[in-house]
Amino acid sequence: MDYLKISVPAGDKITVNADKTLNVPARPIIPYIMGDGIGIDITPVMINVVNAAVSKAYQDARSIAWMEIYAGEKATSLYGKDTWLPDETLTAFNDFLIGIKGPLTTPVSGGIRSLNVALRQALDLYVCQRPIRWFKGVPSPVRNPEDVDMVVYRENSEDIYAGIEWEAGSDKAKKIINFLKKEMGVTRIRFDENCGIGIKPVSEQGTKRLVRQALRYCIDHDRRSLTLVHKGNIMKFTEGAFKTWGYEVAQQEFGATLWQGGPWFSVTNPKTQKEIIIKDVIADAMLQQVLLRPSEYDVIATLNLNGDYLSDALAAEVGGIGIAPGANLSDTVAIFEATHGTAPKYAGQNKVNPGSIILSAEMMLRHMGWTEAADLIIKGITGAIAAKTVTYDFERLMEGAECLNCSAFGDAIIGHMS
Ligand SMILES: NC(=O)C1=CN([C@@H]2O[C@H](COP(=O)(O)OP(=O)(O)OC[C@H]3O[C@@H](n4cnc5c(N)ncnc54)[C@H](OP(=O)(O)O)[C@@H]3O)[C@@H](O)[C@H]2O)C=CC1
Ligand SMILES: O=C(O)CCC(=O)C(=O)O
Ligand SMILES: [Mg+2]
Repeated sequence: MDYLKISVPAGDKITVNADKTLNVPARPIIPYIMGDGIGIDITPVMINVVNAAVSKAYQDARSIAWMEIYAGEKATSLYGKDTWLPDETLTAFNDFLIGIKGPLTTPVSGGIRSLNVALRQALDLYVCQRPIRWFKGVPSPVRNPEDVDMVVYRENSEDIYAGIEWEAGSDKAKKIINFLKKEMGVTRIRFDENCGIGIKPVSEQGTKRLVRQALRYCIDHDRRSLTLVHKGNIMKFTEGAFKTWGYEVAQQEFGATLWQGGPWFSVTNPKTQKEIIIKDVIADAMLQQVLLRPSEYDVIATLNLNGDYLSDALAAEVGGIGIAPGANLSDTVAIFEATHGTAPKYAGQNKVNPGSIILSAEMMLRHMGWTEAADLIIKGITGAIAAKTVTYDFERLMEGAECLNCSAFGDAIIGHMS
């Protein structure tokens, strides 16, 4: 494939077998997006840390050929002012299968509502996987932060997050409101003259494929429970249906049966013979549950917007979004990403915590099967935090810590790999 602006480095493609397992060469080409705002601070630090971990784990036997691809503001300067997400960026992710990205600014104008959402939808990255774990020494507002060990499976392609909405007063909004009133018998739109309208699509297929992956994760990683989080008491045919379809997939595809007479279910993990409990909690209650009783929650499957809120709230329990990693997954393509945004007020200051994108890269290495390098990253971060050498976000909450800048924190992580 000839690209317009992307230079393909010397290296090899990762490929996928029919059974979805990966063939990872010794020098895989990994596409990355630098990201807007603080992307220029954190992404180079992530690359340094990953290179150090790979080199320490495998010496010359393995290395990564990093290939920069473009989205966001950098894309507009290279491809033209309205090109926020070039086609060849999507092609590159499809071609090379595994990539990583920094945060992207949502364009203030133009047809794209959010570049992140557009990317997820274009590549059908329907799982947003966000693990939340605590590193010893990290400041936390909860009494026993070591109990916070959860993995959020957020549906990534549907819900109100799909961005189907019309501005108040626009012809289209008026048309929809008229249709709802005249054709659908809707009488409960308050202030219908001046009302924006949003649509919340939630499908059986979309729900089931997400919950299926979450349950597979529980089985493969010996997890104790799966909690379906929804607001189904109010939004019965979207959030409520998510719960119903979630339990259905557990029963129909995993053989789940009622647990202790119901209403929850359980399934025996075929790998460990242990019981996995499948339960559900209403979204608002869940936000207090995870603060007060975090040990009762493990893997969580939820809709797109709930997952967005819940993953940042959980991140706050383990140090904040500066250290919360994530992955966007389809059946073949995996894009790892910092879960925070572009934090424009800090852009270019070499100040912020690069932990989120570094831990996203750690997930990427594990996904590739390079577990020794991934383990070294965990060792490095654990060591740097234990030594109280941290970035401003942790330092301001820790007693007696030394405040490092973004790149120095990366160096501290590398230093603690030994
Ligand atoms: N996946 C993505 O690409 C995402 C993109 N966005 C986009 O980012 C832009 C800005 O969004 P905004 O709502 O301000 O959210 P941000 O996540 O960019 O920043 C909010 C606050 O979180 C803290 N923070 C964020 N990143 C770090 C870090 N690496 N280290 C330490 N602290 C950090 C800072 O807190 P403090 O001020 O306390 O230091 C910061 O002011 C928007 O355009 C939004 O659409 C948002 C979320 C995800
Ligand atoms: O796309 C955006 O601008 C925000 C996305 C976001 O907050 C998230 O995915 O967590
Ligand atoms: Mg978010």
